Amino acid sequence: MNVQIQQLYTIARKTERRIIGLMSGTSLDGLDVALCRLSGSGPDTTVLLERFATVPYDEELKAEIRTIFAKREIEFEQLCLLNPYIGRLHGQLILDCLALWGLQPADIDIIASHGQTVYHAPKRQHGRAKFPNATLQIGDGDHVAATTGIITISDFRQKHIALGGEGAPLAVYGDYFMFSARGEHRILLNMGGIANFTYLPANQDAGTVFTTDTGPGNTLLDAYARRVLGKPYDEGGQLASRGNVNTELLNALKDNPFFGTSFPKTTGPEVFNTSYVEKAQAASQTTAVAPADLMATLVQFSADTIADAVGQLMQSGESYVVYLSGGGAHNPALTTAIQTLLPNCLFKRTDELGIDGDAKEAVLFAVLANECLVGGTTSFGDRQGVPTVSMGKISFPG
Ligand SMILES: Nc1ncnc2c1ncn2[C@@H]1O[C@H](COP(=O)(O)OP(=O)(O)OP(=O)(O)O)[C@@H](O)[C@H]1O
Ligand SMILES: CC(=O)N[C@H]1[C@@H]2OC[C@@H](O2)[C@@H](O)[C@@H]1O[C@H](C)C(=O)O
Repeated sequence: MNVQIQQLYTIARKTERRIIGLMSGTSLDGLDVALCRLSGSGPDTTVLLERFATVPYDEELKAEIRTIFAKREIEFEQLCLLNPYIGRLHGQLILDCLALWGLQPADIDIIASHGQTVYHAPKRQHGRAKFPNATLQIGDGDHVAATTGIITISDFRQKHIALGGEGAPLAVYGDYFMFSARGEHRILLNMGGIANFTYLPANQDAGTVFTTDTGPGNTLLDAYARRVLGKPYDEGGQLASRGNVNTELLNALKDNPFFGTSFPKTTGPEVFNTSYVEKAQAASQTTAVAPADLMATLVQFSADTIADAVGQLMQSGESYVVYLSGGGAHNPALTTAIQTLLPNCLFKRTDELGIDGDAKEAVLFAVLANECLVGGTTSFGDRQGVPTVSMGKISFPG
């Protein structure tokens, strides 16, 4: 037997595994590195988040990625070069984290690497009948494995698509395994560049667990923070809180078929970008709107579309607890607007469930890698968006 297969087999038979989950999301702020200790699988999974770091991307790297990010037309060579480059870079950033934490690569069983999404194209969005749902993450796992010497599981989204999903949101699996609780209807609301949520019913029925993207989270706020403030984001929602919502622009922003489409659905910065806002401004004759008012309106746009989506699943007479995660949870302008729109929900953070909200998506990939090794059997019923599936591709270091 190939010695690396033997090693994988040994890891799969352990009662507890140390897995590093990686996420680099649509905000391009950096690489989230979550060192987790996992045991069990499926609903019996237990996760201890041992260490967490966000390694910021420098401006040069962000600029390199932006040349191909969420664009219909790109320089193909740049895509080809960035694929191994990001894999090696992520590998090196893990080695840096391990050194900082006083650990060796040999202390880690598996790396779970999401990679960098560069394009997301669900069928509803690309509209080309003969083509399926599609998504592309780069930073190939072979390079992560070879750089670190650690077996790497990566490219989780393709199997989800192969079995009928849109390749996202995958959070539903981790949310159900880690956070489902009898007696409490839970909504796990993650606000990254794009916002999504998982609904976990109080009866813990996997067949009615529910997940969807809702539309923009921070992506438009960040785009205008860069443009207006020259900063990566509107710290603490300060600019937004000085402005007033422009109703004409808000209505124009909401005028998109995505919001009327039934759940589950996914989207990305391919749709929600500065030209989307500029078109809405032109349509509503609000091109002269002041920067603070524009920011306030974009916050309200995210909040309204998030609250509207969450509100659609809530049944009257039932109570729901919303657990916030992702960078948007640090923006009081956004969180206050959402809480105002959902007055009957109790709001908490996933930190209260033992997982740092900034680490949650990276932890998710550690959970998915664990499922790839020892789980993959939990049935979520025969439903769109949550196939029963074991995801990820295995890369050996040598
Ligand atoms: N203090 C803060 N004030 C305002 N916004 C903040 C703050 N901290 C983080 N953010 C927002 O959170 C963003 C990063 O969020 P996160 O890392 O969850 O996104 P992501 O994982 O890249 O996105 P996605 O989940 O869509 O892939 C920042 O770009 C910024 O918009
Ligand atoms: C294609 C892609 O990378 N989608 C991301 C993105 O960021 C948030 C939202 O859009 C979500 O659907 C997804 O990531 C999380 C981790 C998910 O799959 O649950």
